[in-house]
Amino acid sequence: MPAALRPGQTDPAVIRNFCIIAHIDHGKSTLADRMLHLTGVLDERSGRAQYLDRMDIERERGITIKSQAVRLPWTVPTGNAEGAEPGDYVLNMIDTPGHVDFTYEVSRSLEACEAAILLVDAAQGIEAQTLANLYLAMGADLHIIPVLNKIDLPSANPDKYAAELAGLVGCDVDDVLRVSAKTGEGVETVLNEIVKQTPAPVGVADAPARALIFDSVYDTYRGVITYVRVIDGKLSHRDRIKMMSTNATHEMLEIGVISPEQVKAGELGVGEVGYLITGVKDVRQSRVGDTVTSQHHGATEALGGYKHPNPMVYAGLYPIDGDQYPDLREALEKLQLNDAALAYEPETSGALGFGFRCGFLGLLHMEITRDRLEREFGLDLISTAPNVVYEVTMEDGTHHEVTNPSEYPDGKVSEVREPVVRATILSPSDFIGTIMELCQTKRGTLQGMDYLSEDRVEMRYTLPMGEIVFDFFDQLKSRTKGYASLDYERSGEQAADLVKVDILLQGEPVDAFSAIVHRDTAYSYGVMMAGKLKELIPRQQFEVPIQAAIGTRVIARENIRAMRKDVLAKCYGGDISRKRKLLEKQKEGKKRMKMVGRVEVPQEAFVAALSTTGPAGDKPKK
Ligand SMILES: Nc1nc2c(ncn2[C@@H]2O[C@H](COP(=O)(O)OP(=O)(O)OP(=O)(O)O)[C@@H](O)[C@H]2O)c(=O)[nH]1
Repeated sequence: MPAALRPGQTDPAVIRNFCIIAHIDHGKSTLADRMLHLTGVLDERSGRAQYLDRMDIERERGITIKSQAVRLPWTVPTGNAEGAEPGDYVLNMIDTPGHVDFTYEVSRSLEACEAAILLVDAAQGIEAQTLANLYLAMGADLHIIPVLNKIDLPSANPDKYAAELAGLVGCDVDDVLRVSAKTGEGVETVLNEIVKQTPAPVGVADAPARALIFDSVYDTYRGVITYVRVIDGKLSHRDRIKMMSTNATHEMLEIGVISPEQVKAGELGVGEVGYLITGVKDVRQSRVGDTVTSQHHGATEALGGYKHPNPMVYAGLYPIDGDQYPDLREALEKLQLNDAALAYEPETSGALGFGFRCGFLGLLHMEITRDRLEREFGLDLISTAPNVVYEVTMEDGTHHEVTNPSEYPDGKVSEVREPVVRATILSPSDFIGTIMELCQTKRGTLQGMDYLSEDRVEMRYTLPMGEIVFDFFDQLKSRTKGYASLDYERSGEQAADLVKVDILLQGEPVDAFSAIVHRDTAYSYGVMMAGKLKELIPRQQFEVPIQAAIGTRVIARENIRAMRKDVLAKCYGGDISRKRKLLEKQKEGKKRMKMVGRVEVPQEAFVAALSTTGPAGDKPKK
């Protein structure tokens, strides 16, 4: 490697920092892989597919959760067709997550780059996250390089979508590059265009060091690995470093670049992208968005834009087998090492026993966390229906932040405020009517509508976030035969006529089923839950009323009629041992029953009722 390309000695003039942004499944990881091969960083034969998606769960779901950065040496040949300046370059490719829940991570990754490849599937065209990511990239002042992928597909329509993309980015149709990440066609051109179009990083080499943390992951063997982009000055392996949001200082154990494995270096200079291993114990001490400086002669002003990730969606997680509670706690502790956005605290439910109230960035984040708990830690979990955070003001002027419906304050409420999102829906125009109808039933307000081409439309809505966390996405997909895509971002709060609906068994509220819903849908929620529980709870020796109530007012009621379940009914004659066996078995079964007042409810009834209203019946799809 020429000395001028070594980490720490690289001239910023030959550095190009870029990322690839795309809607899910448009081929970002495949293109990244292809670039690793073309630049020789990864051997064609040794490379397993989707090298950058390291976690098993990412591989299985085929999605990228954590971003990674790879250093690619690239030589632009003389006389290249693209007209890029020939020579040796260092390209830093930063892979970003594509899903709405991880928008903050995407925006941090963007800050570390000067250009973004906007990748669009040539058979599908622009989707909601293409737009969302494009707007983020434009907000970060990045140069946009539009690229159509999958041109090898028979169903590809590159001419149509190139025009769409050019219209969106505001460039000439001929400037839209066309590639197949699968076959490799056109990818070399993209690399040369990156060199040609991306501005070289600018920074003050002799200023105190400032580096932006754009990712932070926990590695079982190496501890926390922090990914940074140096803005000014130099970070050296001899430095003690300081995190500027907390002023905490840490020892620097190692510094280096990823190409494609960790390669140690002495230093990282202006514009360079690499990793740090420090004395940090968990990722919460090394937060994405924070600024790293050196302890001595450190910078005094942090880079802007640091945001603390706040959970947006809460749900209770309970082990189905109560004995697994300590295991669940341990598992959550471990996950939090690698996930600064995951919040949890212990919670007890009369119906479900001991568990945790967990806070997530969104539904996908929740689903992934639950999946990992079950898969990596062998836990069987039940989760309560997800809910958002409500601000409740009482008539006596006190404020409550409600993250759990069962904590909804009693007494006279003067106002309830709920979080609102700005949603962008992209769809073929045939479905405008049905989408509007759906958004209306979810209390949405249309903010605007634009045609991207003759038959594709972008609709912008504000919607209460609480309505989105249930089954909105599923309904949108089914109403549009899977063609619509959705993206949303938090956009303040609004006052709303919300009430808490309790579900009571024989007059006893069952905490796990309490929900905060709009007054207009309270009745249907009550009827649905009462009906469902009637199906699920076995008859008892006495009549059991199931009621749904707002405060003391009952809005729906069902009855489970009395019946004694006589397990001996089929045992004629005097075989006492067989009778005993049956009675024993009944006792066993009763152990798994939960008592709600005098009513015995099998745990499975809770599980079944929650899994059809809650997250399990509402799996976020890609
Ligand atoms: N035919 C064809 N298929 C492709 C091409 N590029 C990617 N694919 C396929 O498209 C699917 C999605 O590709 P990924 O690279 O996983 O997409 P991604 O954008 O990284 O997805 P996320 O990580 O979920 O955001 C995979 O099945 C790829 O094999 C291409 O150029 N041609």
